[in-house]
Amino acid sequence: MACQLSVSHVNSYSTKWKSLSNRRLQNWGGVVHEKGLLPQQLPPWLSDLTGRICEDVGLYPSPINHVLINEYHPGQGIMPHQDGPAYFPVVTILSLGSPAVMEFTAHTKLLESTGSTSSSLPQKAASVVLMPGSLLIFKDSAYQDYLHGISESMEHIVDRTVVNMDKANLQNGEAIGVQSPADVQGSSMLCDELESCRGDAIGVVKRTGTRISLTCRLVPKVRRNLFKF
Ligand SMILES: O=C(O)CCC(=O)C(=O)O
Ligand SMILES: [Fe+2]
Repeated sequence: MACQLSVSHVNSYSTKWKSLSNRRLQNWGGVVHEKGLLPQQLPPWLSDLTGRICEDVGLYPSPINHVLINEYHPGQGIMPHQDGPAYFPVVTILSLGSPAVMEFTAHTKLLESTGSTSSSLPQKAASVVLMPGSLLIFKDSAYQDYLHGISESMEHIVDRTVVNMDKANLQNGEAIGVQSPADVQGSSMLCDELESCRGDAIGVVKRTGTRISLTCRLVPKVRRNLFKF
């Protein structure tokens, strides 16, 4: 899916940014309560995008009605968390700007139900390199049984848990932002070489620039009136 949306376009809505301690965010689509959404129409530049995502992904029963835009400077992240019960359990995340790694870790309720301890089930079950222009989709068990987060560090390790190594575009063990098929092909050889000398780390994502992500979700229950919750 070709994406025309740019970091500078997102930044032009400067009054929408809310600063948190470890990132900034813009909330579009309305206020999410535990019992539903108090809706606000998405602007056309977002609804055009979410409409295309809905169509291409084919997993949402009705149009995406909520978008969170997160901005991370180098060293910033988002702690491991689960998205709330108000959302339909499919998340699509469009990444722009600098790459980063998202880590999925088993939720304690999964560890308990399988009788696993943290030593028998690896803490980090999977990770995904989030390249600019990529769309990450996760759902069902990945949504319900795992936490997702982005570590607050200046370098993100690329190791065997990365599920999209072919997209990481490693060069000299470093993920770089612009992908070309030739680079990706060359990088897999490099991964093998580096692996033997660096233990678990196959490569690294050096966080040199700002990353912006658009988390697109559906809140199935929409409330027109706060008092009817
Ligand atoms: O920035 C990201 O890729 C993740 C954002 C996220 O997990 C969220 O907004 O719930
Ligand atoms: Fe999340």
